[in-house]
Amino acid sequence: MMRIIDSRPLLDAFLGALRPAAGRAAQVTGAPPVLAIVRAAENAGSAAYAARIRATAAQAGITCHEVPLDTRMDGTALCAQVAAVSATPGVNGMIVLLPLPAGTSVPQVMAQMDPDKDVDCQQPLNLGRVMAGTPLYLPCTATAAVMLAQGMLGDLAGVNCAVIGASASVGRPLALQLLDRGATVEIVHIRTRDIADHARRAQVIFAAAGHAGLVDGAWVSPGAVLVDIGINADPTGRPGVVGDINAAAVAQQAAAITAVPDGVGPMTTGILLANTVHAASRQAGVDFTYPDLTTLAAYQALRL
Ligand SMILES: Nc1nc(=O)c2c([nH]1)NC[C@@H]1CN(c3ccc(C(=O)N[C@@H](CCC(=O)O)C(=O)O)cc3)C=[N+]21
Repeated sequence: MMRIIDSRPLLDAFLGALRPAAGRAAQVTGAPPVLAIVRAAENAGSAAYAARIRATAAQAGITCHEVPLDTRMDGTALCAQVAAVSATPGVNGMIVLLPLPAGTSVPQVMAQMDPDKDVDCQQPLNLGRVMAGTPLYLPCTATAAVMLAQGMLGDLAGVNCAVIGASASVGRPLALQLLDRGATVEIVHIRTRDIADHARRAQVIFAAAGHAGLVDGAWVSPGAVLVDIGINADPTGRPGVVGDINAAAVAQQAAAITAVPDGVGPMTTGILLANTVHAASRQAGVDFTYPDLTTLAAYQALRL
């Protein structure tokens, strides 16, 4: 029987462990940590994420400011907006949600952020720190995916992992985070010949292609662990989001799969909020360490 992993109990425990740290920063600055959200295009995934962040921030003792959505901005206007939000006193951390409007340069927009406020880890200096194996802020989605895989398997050293998707925001930082934990990583992508053949050789498949139901039964070997990172609009038009893995089609082979919703998504929000507390603490000169997952019962309960 394939186990379906629901991360919500882990998120609750994680935020509970984070809250005292948010309180310590607030004690020094006189206000809770502030996270600013910038969104410049309509998109199911980014709308879902903005809603999740808004709904979760208070639980961690964080104030959330959403910059009003303006879909008419060109690259120049968006760069100016991002720079202005970054320069706003009192904003400790910020996230610029993807996708950006067609024709705007993602690296150029992300470069407008002060690296100390880039809690989504997209600014070039922060991406470079991830590349070097010395991240300042944890790349949110990648770290969430690795945490769930590590919770299920314990240790990723020497484990064969396939990362499906090579984006700068997820696939690449994910591959590096896995490498840092000693995994053997293959990145497969839209130009890969016979993706199914590569995927079948993996003990853990991380699906981050942004394509609803892409991974089916023929891609999965018996006992494989599946981490579904996709957040897609339901192609049948039903409300809500669906992942990159066709869960019904893999149920006979896989040992476990992370749920969509309620899998990687909630923990992604948790890491973003933890990075925000980290940012506020740094800026206030207060010590900060990320909550230790291994002590949490909800983390231990993930183990297969
Ligand atoms: N700069 C940037 N960084 C991102 O990390 C980023 C982004 N842009 N653009 C959009 C995607 C998408 N994304 C989600 C994360 C969590 C949920 C989430 O928690 N979803 C709930 C369900 C929400 C619902 O059902 O509406 C869940 O999975 O349980 C959703 C979407 C982050 N993204």
